[in-house]
Amino acid sequence: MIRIEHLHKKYQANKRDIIALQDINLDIAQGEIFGIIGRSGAGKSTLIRTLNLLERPDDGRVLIDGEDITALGHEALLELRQRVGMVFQHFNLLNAKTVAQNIDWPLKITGRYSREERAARVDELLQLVGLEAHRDQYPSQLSGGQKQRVGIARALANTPRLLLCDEATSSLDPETTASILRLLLEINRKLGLTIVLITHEMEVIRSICDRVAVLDAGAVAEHGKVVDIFLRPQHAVTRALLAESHAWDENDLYYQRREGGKLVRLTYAGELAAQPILSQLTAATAALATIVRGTVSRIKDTPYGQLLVEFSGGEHAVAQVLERLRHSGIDHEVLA
Ligand SMILES: Nc1ncnc2c1ncn2[C@@H]1O[C@H](COP(=O)(O)OP(=O)(O)OP(=O)(O)O)[C@@H](O)[C@H]1O
Repeated sequence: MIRIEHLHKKYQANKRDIIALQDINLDIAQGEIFGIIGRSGAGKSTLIRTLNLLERPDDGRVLIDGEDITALGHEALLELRQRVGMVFQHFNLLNAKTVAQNIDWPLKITGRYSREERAARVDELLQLVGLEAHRDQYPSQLSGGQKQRVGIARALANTPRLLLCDEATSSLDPETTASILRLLLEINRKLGLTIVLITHEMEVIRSICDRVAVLDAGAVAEHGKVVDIFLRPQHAVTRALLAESHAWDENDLYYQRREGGKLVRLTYAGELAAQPILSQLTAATAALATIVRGTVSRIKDTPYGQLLVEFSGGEHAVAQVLERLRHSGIDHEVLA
């Protein structure tokens, strides 16, 4: 649905060039939730803003449904912005207008619908985001999560095919973040809407994204399915972002190394996550398994586990376990 080809962008500040994007190439499929993550200054906002040309690239192309949006004229660009909804970190609501009027606004400015049609659409959207009871309130009377629900309803008003979320949950507490992420997932599934979001939180990527691109200094460090990037990160920036998300930090372990013990990281996903893996590995050997650290959770819909285990119990027993591991189909890495 979206093809990003050789995208470059630089800014000028104090007569110096700041490279914001360098040679970005990505494909985003219809109906997926695609996450873009990176540290502050990595180029996330610049990249997402090129997808509706709030930011114009210096070089390269952005194709949406095969159409090169970087070549669009003024009228066509306005029309594009109706097909591409956007949700902002700080909501950007009109404070002098009610919830219903905020949602109605993008419908009104198209001049395309009757008052009745607009009212019906606003009702539908209020219901979708669960704000029927707040329709006549003003933004100042709403919580952050409710404001963002208005922002989402407004972005969906003109039935876009693509929704861009610019740090949509970064101003919200964890519980509200979770409810907004659930809403985005529901919208994605119910309406088949493609969502591109930027975030600096791995947790956002883990809970709703299908694929992710990790940006570092304006370039794509790595990209792929979230399960693959989470369980087998290749780039130092990805590893650091994962460590900071407290999913697993291997530099901080509390355990007493046993004589001859081997510290092994086991990574498995899908059906294997429901298997008694450690019991199966140590059965019929004299090996002992000590869990040093572990996560058993879900990446979107895929269950996974990642365990740091020390196998001990003598050289022979440990060798036997490692041999079994090699034939098990479980990803593993002997760390020490
Ligand atoms: N209008 C601008 N003028 C000059 N430099 C800019 C401008 N906008 C962004 N930059 C610079 O471009 C680089 C990328 O910025 P961008 O905002 O895209 O990063 P980001 O990953 O979204 O960061 P953050 O998470 O802090 O928002 C940074 O070095 C930033 O300082």
